[in-house]
Amino acid sequence: MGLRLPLRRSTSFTPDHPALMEVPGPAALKMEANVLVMGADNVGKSALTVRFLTRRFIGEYGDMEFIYSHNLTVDGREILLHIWDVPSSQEQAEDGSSEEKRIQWADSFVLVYSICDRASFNILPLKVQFIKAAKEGQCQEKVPIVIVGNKRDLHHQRVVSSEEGRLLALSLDCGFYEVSAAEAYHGALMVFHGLAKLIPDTKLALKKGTGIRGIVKTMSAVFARKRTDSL
Ligand SMILES: Nc1nc2c(ncn2[C@@H]2O[C@H](COP(=O)(O)OP(=O)(O)OP(=O)(O)O)[C@@H](O)[C@H]2O)c(=O)[nH]1
Repeated sequence: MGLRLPLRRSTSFTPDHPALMEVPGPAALKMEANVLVMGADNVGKSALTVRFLTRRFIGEYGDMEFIYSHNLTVDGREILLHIWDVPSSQEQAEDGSSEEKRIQWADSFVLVYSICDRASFNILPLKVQFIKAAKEGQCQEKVPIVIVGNKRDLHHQRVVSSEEGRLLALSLDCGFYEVSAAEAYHGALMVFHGLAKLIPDTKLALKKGTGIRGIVKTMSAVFARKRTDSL
């Protein structure tokens, strides 16, 4: 079965946090990277993504699936991020092979859990293992992954401590952030900025020149290989 490519949206962006205001010099490199946002249902994957893209929290996000394209300047590198936010209803309706294909498409990963939902935290080690296994052999470099504990504003409902989150991320060799997509834009910005910093130049350079055509090409390659395998 094929993987449905979601709609695509572009956004423009100018960081306003002083630490993030970097003026790219004339030699700034223009690069691209694919980001997959993953996690259990209801943890705030869409809220975090939309907060980063639009600075807004709109409360309810429905089940629409998009790949958003968004420019970010990090360490003098201008990076066009293609961010794929997959609703959990979509994931549940698929077989595991679709998730694997999305992982192949992605260069970097945001794994979200809710600090109020222990089960959403407990699934993370397996997810990270699955990603690392799927990406192994493709490159020697470490896979860029950040773990994000969301809903930090809900103190009274907290069941996963900050320390547990930090320790898990450390043990899995991932970045770590605790944020509230509902309360602030800055946390969401730090998540995607931090992830972009983890993506090595070599990986970005390889993606140079890929946009929607590159995504379609990647998908076609995956499916062509699959069809050949099954002959
Ligand atoms: N209090 C609080 N609520 C949040 C936060 N982030 C998201 N929510 C709420 O949590 C619910 C789920 O948010 P979504 O962004 O749709 O979560 P999702 O992980 O994309 O959900 P799926 O569609 O199940 O994949 C919504 O009611 C949001 O308003 C947060 O930081 N704090």
